[in-house]
Amino acid sequence: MNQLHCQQNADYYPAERGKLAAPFLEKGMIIGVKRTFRVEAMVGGGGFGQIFRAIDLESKLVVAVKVEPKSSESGRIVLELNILVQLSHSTHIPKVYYSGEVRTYNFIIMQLLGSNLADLRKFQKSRSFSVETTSRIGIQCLEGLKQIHALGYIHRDIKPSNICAGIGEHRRVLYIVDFGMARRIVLPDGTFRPERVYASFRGTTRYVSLAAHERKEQGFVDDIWSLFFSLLELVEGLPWKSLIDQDQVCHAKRQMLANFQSRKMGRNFELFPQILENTKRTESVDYERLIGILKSCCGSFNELNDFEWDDHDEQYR
Ligand SMILES: Nc1ncnc2c1ncn2[C@@H]1O[C@H](COP(=O)(O)OP(=O)(O)OP(=O)(O)O)[C@@H](O)[C@H]1O
Repeated sequence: MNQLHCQQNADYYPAERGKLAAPFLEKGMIIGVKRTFRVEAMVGGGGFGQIFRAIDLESKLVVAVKVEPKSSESGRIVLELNILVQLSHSTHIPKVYYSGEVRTYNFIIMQLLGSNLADLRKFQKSRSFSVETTSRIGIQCLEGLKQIHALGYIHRDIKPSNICAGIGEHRRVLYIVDFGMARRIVLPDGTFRPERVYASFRGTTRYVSLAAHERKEQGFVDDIWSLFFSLLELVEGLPWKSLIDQDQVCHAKRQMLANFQSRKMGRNFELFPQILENTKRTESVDYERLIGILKSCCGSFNELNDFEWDDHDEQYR
């Protein structure tokens, strides 16, 4: 795989970044050296990068291209590539096929996925998912996070827009994307990185843990807190959805957790945050117990059933 290039030059910043910037690649453009890909259309974008659909000219495989400008922030995509390669065995992480650079951009070629859960939720008539769907999402994300954590990394930006549905034969599989904010917290010798007295804010206000609000060092459990708030949003909405101010959001989270009850998920789901509250930063999370709780929220379900959005997915691209 080619090495991505890290350029320390602010001149490469476009006026707008990520999905707000003009497209980084044009339709029909050929990228790659040892393997070549033809760019088709933009299918997504975030705060920094843009995602295009492309075709592998030799195998005809349809792939995704994540592109970011070579800028002082390009460490993000280099880190992301590194983590994706290490997680190439994981069911819930997109596969990487190639990486390289074109003009003033770095790119990663990876498995093409479907829509993210934030978009899929908005296309539901009720703007929410059923208890069964939400439980299945939670279980798959816990399995994915367990594999990320086993490598010593935390994601630090788990949220519905960073969870994508698979397509085709993978349509019943969910994938965790965007490792641009990930951090290695366990060193190769198995020890934890020393705790910082003050850790800068990392994550998305709506979904971060209370520890992140308090600028504390994050651990494995903080990813699971973000998953918890994401699941709650997907199934019944969040009380702080229209708040922007970080302190107000933090206050609303505290208030909700002081007497947590879920309208749709039932009594057993109340145990979920209790377990997280009792898990310390350097402790490993009891993934199996949390999976058991989610299973108990929805009775029996068939993992072979299509998700409730399956019929509509293509029209969102
Ligand atoms: N492999 C993929 N296939 C299809 N769509 C994808 C893929 N990866 C990401 N996307 C879509 O693109 C969106 C943005 O991706 P991603 O979060 O990786 O970009 P980003 O620029 O790093 O975001 P941010 O800067 O906000 O962290 C995702 O929400 C998802 O909808």
